[in-house]
Amino acid sequence: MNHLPFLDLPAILSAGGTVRLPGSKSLSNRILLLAALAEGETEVRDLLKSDDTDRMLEALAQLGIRVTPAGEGAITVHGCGGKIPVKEAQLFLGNAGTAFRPLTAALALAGGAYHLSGVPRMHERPIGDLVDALRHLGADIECLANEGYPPLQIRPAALNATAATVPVKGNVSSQFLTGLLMALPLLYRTVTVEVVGELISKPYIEITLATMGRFGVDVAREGWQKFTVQAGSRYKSPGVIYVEGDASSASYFLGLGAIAGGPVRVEGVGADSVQGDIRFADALAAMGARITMGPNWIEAAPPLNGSLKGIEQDCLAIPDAAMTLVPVAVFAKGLTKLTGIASWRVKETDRIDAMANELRKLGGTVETTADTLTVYPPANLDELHCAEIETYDDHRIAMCFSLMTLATPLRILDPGCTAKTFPNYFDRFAEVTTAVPVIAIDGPSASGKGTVTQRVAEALGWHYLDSGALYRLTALAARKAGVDWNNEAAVAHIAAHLPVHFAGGLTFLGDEAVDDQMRTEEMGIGASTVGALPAVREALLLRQRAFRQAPGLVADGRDMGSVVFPDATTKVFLTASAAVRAERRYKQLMEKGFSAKLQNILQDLEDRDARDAARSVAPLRQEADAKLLETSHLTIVQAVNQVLDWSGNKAS
Ligand SMILES: Nc1ncnc2c1ncn2[C@@H]1O[C@H](COP(=O)(O)OP(=O)(O)OP(=O)(O)O)[C@@H](O)[C@H]1O
Ligand SMILES: Nc1ccn([C@H]2C[C@H](O)[C@@H](COP(=O)(O)O)O2)c(=O)n1
Repeated sequence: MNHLPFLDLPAILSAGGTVRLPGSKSLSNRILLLAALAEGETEVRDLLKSDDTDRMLEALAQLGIRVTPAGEGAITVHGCGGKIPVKEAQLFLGNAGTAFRPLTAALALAGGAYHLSGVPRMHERPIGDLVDALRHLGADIECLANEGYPPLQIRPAALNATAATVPVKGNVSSQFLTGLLMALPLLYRTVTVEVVGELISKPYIEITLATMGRFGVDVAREGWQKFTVQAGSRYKSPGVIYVEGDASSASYFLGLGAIAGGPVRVEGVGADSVQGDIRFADALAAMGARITMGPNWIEAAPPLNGSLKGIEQDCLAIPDAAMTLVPVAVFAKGLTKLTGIASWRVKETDRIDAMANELRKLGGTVETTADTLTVYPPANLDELHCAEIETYDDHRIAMCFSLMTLATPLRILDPGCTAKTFPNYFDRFAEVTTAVPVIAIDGPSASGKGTVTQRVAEALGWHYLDSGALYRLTALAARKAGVDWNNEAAVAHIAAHLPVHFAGGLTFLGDEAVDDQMRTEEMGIGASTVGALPAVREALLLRQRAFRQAPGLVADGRDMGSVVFPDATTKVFLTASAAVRAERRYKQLMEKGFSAKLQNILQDLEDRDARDAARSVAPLRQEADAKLLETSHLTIVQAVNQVLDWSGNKAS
């Protein structure tokens, strides 16, 4: 599992390949609960291993349900035949709605005393409609903090033996109806559930009915209004059951295939799927993507001619996968309006606000209402820029924003939140995407890095990063603010908020062009001093990575290949003898009209290199995977050609 505070994603050039999907969360937790309630042993194969399924498995273990390994990652659930063995338990269910809602219903009818709680966000997610329905059946449930919300205390109750019907509202979460239906066979009598008002997310009810059917309970239904569970319905193990791949998780890779060259194929769900979220593929097709499907796979590619087009999409049936339409819409022509998404506001976070806020951080234009979200794609993708993406402990926000790397590099905060449904998501993402290439050129002062880097970038038509300039600017800004170069916290704050921009070949700090001021030997020493402070390096990291834009980047510094771009496609350690470097710097200064003493220059650069090499973080050194380019006896052109040759790229 990924416990990093952040993950920096490089911009990508394209995507293509095949992804084997993890098991469906919705199916996994339904199957676990029904296998637990069933008579007999159920071998569950391809179960999703994630936070939400872990919460369900932990709860079942506490309730006395035995689960044993069955080889090759499968498990055997030893069903209790409807008689939950443990009659008193305190269950912590994290933020797993697919565990909390169905367990509430099953335990309310099980005749025990159970305390159910979750993370703070779970306690803000409504459950009142389900509690009301269960109380109608005679269940004793107390909402311990706020009426209608977890945490809950369930107590043994004399269940109402006469209630033949039970009303439940369906417009906030379909999980209330799911929970109720799955629990009803525990009553051993005929009960009809009547849905009050509109039922959202109907395809999830299809999953519930199909899964109950696999465990031997057929629900008679009249449209989407009435569902009857007959007396004598009992769950029986189907023996072995396979969990389909997760159709919501498929949406990220299908979206990627539609915007980034493709084709991208997902395996584990396909035309035969019981999951409604495969209808996300229809929305992509409506945008012009080329979608093909087999029984167990789906493939997406961009339109053959032209680009995707914006659509108006009712998302009531695909609430989770529909989030992926937000990043996809950024790459379409014309606006995309998503409707019927009020339920987003009561999910892991308020997903309407979260998606809008984070897209705006990247420079996107979004409008929202209580139940809609409209994306206005930029006229030019260059309008989008690198930013830190807040993920709100919501796996889907993290996964959705990975698609934005087709426009810009970005930082995902708390990337480990994908563990809720897709623990290795970012590894799979990296496997099917091609990151913008980087040539990293590191080396000591005055070795010629800047000159060579700039010329290689010009030859290839790639972007250029002079990372030393950012350290020099930090030292200069600190000096202007009267901050001591060794004051780590204050200098790091300055580095994090540098008002720098580059225009017309000049470097601006605020409104002032500062090229001459920052290129002095004094600012070289200042840069080397502030560069030894870990917090300063941390503060400048994303700013440097933001330069990694299509079609490629050539970056010079001291730690380009080791820290900033460890996955650089070519790494060069460019150097020359100290005497040659001192002479080069001397000539450079003379040409600019500065006076200097060769001996002093030699001393300064030896001191600076020693400091850069001795520091504890990102020291100057040749990394094992970097090629050595000794330029003492090379011309600039020879050095440039050698780098181009090593990179395997031809000058454009
Ligand atoms: N192979 C070379 N032969 C001769 N002169 C060179 C060569 N490479 C660079 N130079 C010259 O050396 C001087 C210093 O080069 P440059 O400023 O690119 O070095 P640098 O490594 O980026 O320095 P710093 O780390 O201090 O920024 C420049 O005037 C450049 O033209
Ligand atoms: N990636 C980098 C780039 C620069 N620095 C520090 C150390 C250098 O002595 C100083 C100035 O760099 P220059 O402009 O001469 O390339 O900045 C660093 O620590 N890491």
